[in-house]
Amino acid sequence: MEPLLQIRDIQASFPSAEGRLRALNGVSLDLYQGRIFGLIGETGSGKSVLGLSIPGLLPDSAEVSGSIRFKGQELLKLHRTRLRQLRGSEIAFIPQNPATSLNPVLTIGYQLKEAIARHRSRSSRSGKSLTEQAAELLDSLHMPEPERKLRSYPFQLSGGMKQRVLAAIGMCGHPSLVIADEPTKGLDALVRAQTVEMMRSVVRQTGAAMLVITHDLHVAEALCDEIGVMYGGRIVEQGPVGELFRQPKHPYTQGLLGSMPGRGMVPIPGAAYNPADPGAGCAFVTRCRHRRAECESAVPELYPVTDPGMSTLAGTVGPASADPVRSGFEAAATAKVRCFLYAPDSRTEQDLPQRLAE
Ligand SMILES: Nc1ncnc2c1ncn2[C@@H]1O[C@H](COP(=O)(O)OP(=O)(O)OP(=O)(O)O)[C@@H](O)[C@H]1O
Ligand code: NI
Repeated sequence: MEPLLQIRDIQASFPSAEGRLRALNGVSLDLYQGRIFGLIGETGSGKSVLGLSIPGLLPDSAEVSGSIRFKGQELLKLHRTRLRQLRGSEIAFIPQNPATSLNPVLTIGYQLKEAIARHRSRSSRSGKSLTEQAAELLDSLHMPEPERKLRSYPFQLSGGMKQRVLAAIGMCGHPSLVIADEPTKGLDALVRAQTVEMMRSVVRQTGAAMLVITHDLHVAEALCDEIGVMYGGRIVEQGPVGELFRQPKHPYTQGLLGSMPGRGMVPIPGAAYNPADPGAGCAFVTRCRHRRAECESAVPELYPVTDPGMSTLAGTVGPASADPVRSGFEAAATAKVRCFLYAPDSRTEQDLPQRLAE
């Protein structure tokens, strides 16, 4: 399958009093239609900058290089006007804070109908009124009493409902790519679960590709097909969701998952990545228990982990995913890890599994 979006070696930096802040240090990523890709990682790892770079929403001060190809178009070279058109139609960006993204003085119905009207091809085809279409859209996102909600103002809606309104606005243009930054932030457990369900149904109904940025590892596990773990402006591990959560391979991923409630809640010791001083080697080197001399001076590649012996490292092995779509995808994708422990010449070392499980 051809990827819908191909990101290659994206670098992004910002000017600051301390010199350039290196937010992204070479990220490559493929997104496929009908698939949800999750980005996880500590604060400051570059998740939002990556998400914003795709629809061209980084501030002008940002210096961005690399390539972002969407349906054959190079987005980094696209004219502003064309990018804005794409954002309103084929690429939907659901921002971090739904509360501030809706206009407080306009009704939900007004804002949703305005979005539908902007995509006239849809309204002229169906012959339905804008109000009917708006209610249908909310209904398809499992919004209770959709007609009544159209007459409400944003403050009258819960966080989860506002999230659904924003998703509905984003879906008006029939996007083939949806980017959501922290879609469950500040939501209680029930609304969080509803949001996960809503987002999965958006992907099922539209066949869109989705990029989800989240701090909530449980949401990532429940929602995504594939996961990229970011640290220091790079993806340090990438793989099918089940495998990644069952058998985290990168020392950073193991630390990150170990900080989850239910998995020990042990924070990773040491200071997080400093974008003003990225260093010459692996960004995690100062915090890593497995560091070697070479980790200080060179950045490891993303090594595919294909040796079956390599997938029985630390972590308990659970049953394979019961979802046939997911397990099919898992079988197709391979985990990749940016760590010298996984370099081909390290794989011959007999003691590796033991060293990692220490
Ligand atoms: N507009 C900006 N100007 C200057 N620096 C920025 C800007 N946006 C992001 N950065 C810096 O880039 C780095 C990556 O930030 P980013 O917001 O992508 O992190 P994140 O992984 O999304 O973190 P969080 O989980 O807290 O949202 C940080 O060091 C941040 O301070
Ligand atoms: Ni962020």
